[in-house]
Amino acid sequence: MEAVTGQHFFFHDQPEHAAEKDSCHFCQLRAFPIHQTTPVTIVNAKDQAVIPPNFRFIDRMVLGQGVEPAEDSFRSGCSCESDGECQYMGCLCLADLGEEEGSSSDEDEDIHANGANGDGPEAGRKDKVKQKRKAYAYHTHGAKAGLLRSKMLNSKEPLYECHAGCSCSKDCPNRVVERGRTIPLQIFRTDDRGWGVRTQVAIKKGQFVDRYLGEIITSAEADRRRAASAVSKRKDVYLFALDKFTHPESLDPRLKGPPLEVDGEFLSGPTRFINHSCEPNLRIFARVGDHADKHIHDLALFAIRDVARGEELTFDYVDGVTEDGGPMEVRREFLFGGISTPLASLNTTQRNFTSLRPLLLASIHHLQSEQRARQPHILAKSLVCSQGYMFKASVCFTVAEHTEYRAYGRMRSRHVYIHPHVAVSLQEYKFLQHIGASSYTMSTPPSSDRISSSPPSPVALTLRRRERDERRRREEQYSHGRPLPSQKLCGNEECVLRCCNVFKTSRFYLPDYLLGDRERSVDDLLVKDIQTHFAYLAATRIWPSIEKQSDVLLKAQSIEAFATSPPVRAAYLDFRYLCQKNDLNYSIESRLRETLSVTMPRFRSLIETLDTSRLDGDYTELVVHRTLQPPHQVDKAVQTDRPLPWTQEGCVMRFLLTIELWRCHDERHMRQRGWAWKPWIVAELLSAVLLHYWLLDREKCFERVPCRGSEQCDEVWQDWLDKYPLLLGDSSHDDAEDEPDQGDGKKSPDLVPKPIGLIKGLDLDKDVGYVGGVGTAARGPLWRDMRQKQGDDGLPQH
Ligand SMILES: C[S@@+](CC[C@H](N)C(=O)[O-])C[C@H]1O[C@@H](n2cnc3c(N)ncnc32)[C@H](O)[C@@H]1O
Repeated sequence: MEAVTGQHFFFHDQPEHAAEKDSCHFCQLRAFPIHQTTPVTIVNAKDQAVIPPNFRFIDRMVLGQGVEPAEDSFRSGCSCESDGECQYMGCLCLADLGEEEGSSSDEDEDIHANGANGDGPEAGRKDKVKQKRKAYAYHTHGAKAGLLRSKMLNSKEPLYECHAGCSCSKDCPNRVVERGRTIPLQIFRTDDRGWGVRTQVAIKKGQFVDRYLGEIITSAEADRRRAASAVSKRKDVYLFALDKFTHPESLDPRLKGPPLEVDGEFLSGPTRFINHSCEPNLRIFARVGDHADKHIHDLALFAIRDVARGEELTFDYVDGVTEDGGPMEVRREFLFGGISTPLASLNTTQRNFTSLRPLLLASIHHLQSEQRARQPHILAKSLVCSQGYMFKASVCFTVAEHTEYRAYGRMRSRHVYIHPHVAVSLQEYKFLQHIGASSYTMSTPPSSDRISSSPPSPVALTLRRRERDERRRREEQYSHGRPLPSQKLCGNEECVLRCCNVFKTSRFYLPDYLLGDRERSVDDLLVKDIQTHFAYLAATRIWPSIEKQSDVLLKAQSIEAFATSPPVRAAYLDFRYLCQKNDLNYSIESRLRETLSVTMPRFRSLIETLDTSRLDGDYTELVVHRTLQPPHQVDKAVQTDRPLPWTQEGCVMRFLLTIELWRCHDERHMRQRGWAWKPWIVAELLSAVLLHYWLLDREKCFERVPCRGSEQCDEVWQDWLDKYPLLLGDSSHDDAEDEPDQGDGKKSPDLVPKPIGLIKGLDLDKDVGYVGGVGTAARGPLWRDMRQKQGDDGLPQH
């Protein structure tokens, strides 16, 4: 996540960041009233680029020096008696339409449906209306109501609309542009053209998208800016001349020319990021409200064909007009160097790849978001083998690095099927990166995976395989840091209290709901980036003395693994539920912070108590039970316990203790006592985790997924373990040359402690630890082997 985005997410609601908030693009967008219904979001999944800091979002035109709107005495509007009349010739706003433009065409037969058949004055008035010629630019009825008529889509005529000075209401059908954008947009980082804009919903042909906004400046000022701009050719693309009504012989001195220009480079709306295309889906129209303001007319973008959800929006910057009358193609080449490659010039593999990739992407997203049942899903209908025959075997995607990802699919007839579980557990990001890295080929899978020609019985085979897979997965999971089902938070293996069970499988304790991450927050920030950024912030703020970047990253990685682990998610879901059930208002951040500051000292002394009572299992159990169970009041008179409602402090305490017990789970077996962090560090980190979850929740980063069975529960664990697979190998250190070679040419795993001699200034053994149990099992043979190789005998006792 880029620094500015992280700042926005984590800090801009705090009063001390008000000045910074003002220049934050997310906050600027959020401040517009339209954002509630029709948001504009910004995403960058490509690189670290951010919207230029000297750019500011606006939601209306800004008039530059020397640019004046018309004086009130020149203003006028229509005086139509009803909104319906504003469609017809006779409405003052349409008075400037020529004969040709005003005429209705056969596509607009619907207009006469308005006519009345009855008697009386109303019918008479409607008859009068009926005789009028429909002139405005939009469809009136049915599914196309409000869309530009086809005739207009190809026309270069301006759009004349009613406005605030008219007697008609705000619902007048001829106020489409005035009513504003109705389409949520996303500004995104393209592969090769900087930022672009895509639509978040399908757009119909003729639908209004948005206005091009900016500073309206005089022509002299525009020339000055062009000259001042070091890259004046680029400057041109942000400047739009308002020349629709400019004419050297105009009686209006403001329209004689040269025209005013709109500069969208530094102040504008989302449309400023729309790229050029020679085959665009939008067109720009001049739109006039009050006729006295023709010199500062609007630039309104409309769809000229149906646009699918997620499609990039483009318009033709030159729109068929050349200044020098030269051929258009030449000019386009000159502007953009011919960016599109015709499909025909690709070879077959490339063509297949080109069509497969988006389908694959969409399919995996779909499977992940829907958590679909385990039936086969059609992955790509159009994947036809280029050699001309069908594969019966599994489909493999082979990428340049010779990494093979089996899609575990079957190709039947022309369909590739993919097993959703496997699709989900493939690390989508890496997968796509790899696929995107080069081409793919299809090949048969390794022979061991081929189905035997004479299996004993398909049912027996399936059952056996399932059992084997299940066993293998469990074993693997336990060995990678998932707790054993017999482990209870209170330490008593016999304990049956639900609250003492770490989030496990159906046999022991299964939560009704799981807390899943959505892909993106309300602002369209990637939730996985937010998680990573939080871990980095926690590492740098709680351990400011760590200097080496690789140590910070190591620390951040282990914090991220802990903070996103299933038990922490379960604990937060439980916290939320308890607060709601007890009518505790947890929606106010300051209230939560206050509660945390009251609870933290209590929590610290609780950890200290647990630490000293470590050898007294009964006492530990008592303390844990007292904190995790609902509060009670002992009524001595009748010798009973009366349940009390939870307090916010009680809920916070329960959350903190649950995740703390998980953080140091199995410590007795796996760690030395010296591994424990100081209580204040634990309290700081765990409180930060609670605030972090609260913020993610507020920003709609979570979804509550009903848990249908142990399989789903297992998948959640598996996903997490896949994501932090002992944190091996993936060396994100920037000083990788420090990594010791383990003899087999592999780099040392990240979370396996480094040989003491290599660690400068930070005792990773004691400090980083295996937060939340990640990789605890690796402290067995793997850890031991490595330390023994180094001749170090300071091993933790197992
Ligand atoms: C109005 S801006 C569009 C937003 C721009 N992509 C950005 O990142 O700010 C116009 C600039 O975008 C780039 N651009 C727009 N359309 C393009 C295209 N089809 N091919 C290459 N570059 C394009 C050019 O650099 C152009 O100067």
